[in-house]
Amino acid sequence: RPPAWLPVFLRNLQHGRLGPAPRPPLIKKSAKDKERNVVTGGEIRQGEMPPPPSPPPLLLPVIQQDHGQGKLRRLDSACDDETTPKASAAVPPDDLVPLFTLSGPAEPSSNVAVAVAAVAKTASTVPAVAAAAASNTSTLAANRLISAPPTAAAAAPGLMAPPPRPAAPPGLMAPPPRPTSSLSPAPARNNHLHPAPNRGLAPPLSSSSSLAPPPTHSAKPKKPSKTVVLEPGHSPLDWARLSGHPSSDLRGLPPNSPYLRVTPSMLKKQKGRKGTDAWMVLGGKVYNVSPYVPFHPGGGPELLRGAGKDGTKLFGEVHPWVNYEGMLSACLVGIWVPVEEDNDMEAMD
Ligand code: HEM
Repeated sequence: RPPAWLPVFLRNLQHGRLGPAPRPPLIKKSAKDKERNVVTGGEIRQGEMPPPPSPPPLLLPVIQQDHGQGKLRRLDSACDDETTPKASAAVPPDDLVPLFTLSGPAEPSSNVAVAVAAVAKTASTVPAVAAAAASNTSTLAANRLISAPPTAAAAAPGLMAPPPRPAAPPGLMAPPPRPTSSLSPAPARNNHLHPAPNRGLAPPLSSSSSLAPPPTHSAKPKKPSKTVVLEPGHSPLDWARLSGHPSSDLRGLPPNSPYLRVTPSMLKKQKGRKGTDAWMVLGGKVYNVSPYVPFHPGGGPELLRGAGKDGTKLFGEVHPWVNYEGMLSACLVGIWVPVEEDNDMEAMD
C-alpha cells in the first residue's frame, strides 16, 4: 500500500512545485586564502555533501583592541598595517620563561600555531610577554593566539603589572590551582633557580610554640582570698552608714576632744588589749580602728596586726587601693608625732 504522502508528492511534482534543492552559494577561495591555507568555504560541487559550516572565528580580543570602532578584524595579513597589538612570530629569547602554551604537540611543519607567551626576567617584575606563533599560522590558530588573556598579548615592558592576587583570608582554603590548559598561563618552570623564601627547615618546636595559651597576667595564679564572713549588720555598707552619720563619734575620746599629737609612747599603749582601743598610724595620722574591727573584711585579727604601731607599710602591702582616709574619717584621733615630746597626750592647739 503506497504511503499517504506519495500522492501529494506526485501532484506537487507534476505541477512543478518541487524543484531541485537550492544550491549553496559558491564561495571561491581567494588567492590569498589559498596561499595561506585559510579555510573560508570552498567550491561546492554538485553531488557532494557541503562541508559543515566552519565555526566563526574567535575574534573577541581583536574587537576589544579595535580602537573602539566595533569592527571585526582578522589578525592576519589583511590587517598587517594596523597598529593593533598582536602576536609576533618571534622566538622568545633564552632568558624568557615560557608562560603560555597551546595544547597538543607542537609541529613546526604543520599549520598548528604554537603560541608562547614569555615573561621577561630582565624587565623588572612587569610581565612582558612575547607571543610566538608559527609563521605558517592559520586564522584559527591566530585566533587561538589572540584569545589568550589580552594582558598577556598586549603587555609590554613599562606597563603596569597586573594587581597581585588577593591573599586568601585566614581560615579559608586557598583557591584551587588554575587549570593548566592550553590557553591559560602555565606555572613558571624555573622555580629551582630561585628557591622560594621561608621554605627552609622548620625550627624545632619550642615550649613557646605549644598549643597552650601564651603566658599572660591572667595566667598568674591568684592568691587565695583571705576575706572572712562578717557578722550580720557588719557589711561594708553598714560601716559606711555608721561612720558617715554626722553624729557618730568613733574616736573613743571624750566628747569634743581636740585632735591629739600622738607620740610613740602614747601609741604603744593603744593596742586594743585590756579594754583599750586600738590605734593605728596610717599616712601620718592616728586612727582608732577598734570600731572597725568587726567590719574589717580581712578579719579582726588581721586588722589588729597593725594596732599600736605604724601600719602604713603593712596596709599598703595588703590593699593599697582601699581608701582608708574616707572610711576612717570618723575614727581620727590625731596626728602622728614620731619623736617623743615632753607632754604625752598633749592636745593640739
Ligand atoms: C594594717 C593592718 C591591716 C591588715 C593586715 C589588713 C589585712 C587585710 C586582709 C588580709 C584582707 C583580705 C584581703 C583579701 O584577701 O581579699 C583585707 C581586706 C580589707 N581590708 Fe584590711 N587590713 C588592715 C587594715 C585595714 C584598714 C585600716 C582598713 C580600713 C580602713 C581595711 C580595710 C579593708 C577592706 C575594705 C578590705 C576588703 C578589700 C577588698 O575586698 O578588696 N583594712 N585586709
